[in-house]
Amino acid sequence: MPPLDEFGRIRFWTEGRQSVDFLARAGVSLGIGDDAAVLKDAGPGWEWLVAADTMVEQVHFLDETMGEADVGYKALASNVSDIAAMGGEPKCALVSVCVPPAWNEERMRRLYDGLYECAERYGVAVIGGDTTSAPRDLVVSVTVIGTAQAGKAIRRSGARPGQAVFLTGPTGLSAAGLHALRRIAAAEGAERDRLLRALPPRLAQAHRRPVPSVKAGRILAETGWGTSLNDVSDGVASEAWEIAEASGVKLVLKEKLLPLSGELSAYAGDNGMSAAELALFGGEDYVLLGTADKSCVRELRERLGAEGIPLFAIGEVEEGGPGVWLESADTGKRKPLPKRGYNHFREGIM
Ligand SMILES: Nc1ncnc2c1ncn2[C@@H]1O[C@H](COP(=O)(O)OP(=O)(O)O)[C@@H](O)[C@H]1O
Ligand SMILES: Cc1ncc(C[n+]2csc(CCOP(=O)(O)OP(=O)(O)O)c2C)c(N)n1
Ligand SMILES: [Mg+2]
Ligand SMILES: [Mg+2]
Ligand SMILES: [Mg+2]
Repeated sequence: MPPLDEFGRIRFWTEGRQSVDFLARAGVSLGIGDDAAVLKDAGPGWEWLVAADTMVEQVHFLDETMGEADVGYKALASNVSDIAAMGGEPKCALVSVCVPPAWNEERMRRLYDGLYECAERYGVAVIGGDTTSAPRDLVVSVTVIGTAQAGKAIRRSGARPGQAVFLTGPTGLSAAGLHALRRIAAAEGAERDRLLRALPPRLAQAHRRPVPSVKAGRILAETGWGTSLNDVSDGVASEAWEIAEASGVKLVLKEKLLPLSGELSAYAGDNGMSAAELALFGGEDYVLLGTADKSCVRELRERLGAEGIPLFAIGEVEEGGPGVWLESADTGKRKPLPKRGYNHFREGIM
């Protein structure tokens, strides 16, 4: 195949990937190919949700930790997750890429394979974006557009004293997966083969193919039971702090109630790490952290359970703060939970 120029590449990555019917169902009147996309009205009783998230090579992924398709999949999934965290339904996405020489059109095509796989899974129409060259590292930036029932989108600011704090899934798996993948990347020869064979598939999967919690978010919003909500991108502690500050309350989390998966505990144990630390500060889990009235928790657990989604009550909201406290599993004593987690302008994650 002769090398493609900018416009040839865009067509190669995107043309014919989504059917006319699919695009029409997602509310697209005009998609890729003009100066702007045209969207149909969201309809009376609906509001638009708009969010953007970016992935940068070296910061969010390395060649060694993620395949090309994984990068595309995760770039869209992390955006879908922000729509889920408002209780909405994702509809359309704009995808902008800054492409360095090492990412030729075939590698980028594989990135789009993953991106379209995620788009199909969550019913997202890809309606445009932007393409530039880049000197060294790949950047993928996605803007996602979704809808929510008018007045029902769940904000970070609705947590009230007396409510329960919950998680819709275990955390820490993605961080453990990243730890394992980085270690494999640094190893050589037989040691590398050994580490690869020992890699727990669920940890690598959690890191490479996160599952945004769209169904859980919609149930929380449509029932009105979710009073505040965040998706876990930077880590449970960091997201809990965001809710505490936006709501002007104190969140008290109980260490012994943290959902720790068997795979996480085993990996942490084998590698001299603390599973609870990974679960609290790890990040990129894309489960939902939120609050609900205690009187709704049982029914909420049943509604989510019917969809195969767990609900873990991990603490409660108290007056005061704003702040986040952790009740120790060993001593039962409370300590302030540091606002630690992933932060782009602070070194490292922990
Ligand atoms: N460069 C920017 N310009 C304007 N708004 C921004 C910028 N970066 C982030 N934001 C906004 O700041 C808020 C917090 O962003 P972020 O922490 O990335 O949210 P999330 O963790 O849910 O992706 C969001 O409302 C986001 O839209
Ligand atoms: C090579 C590599 N180093 C570190 C990480 C860990 N990491 C990078 S960004 C991030 C947090 C989430 O990304 P961010 O851009 O902050 O997303 P947002 O909070 O805006 O959704 C984490 C845990 C990683 N995924 N890959
Ligand atoms: Mg963001
Ligand atoms: Mg978010
Ligand atoms: Mg972040």
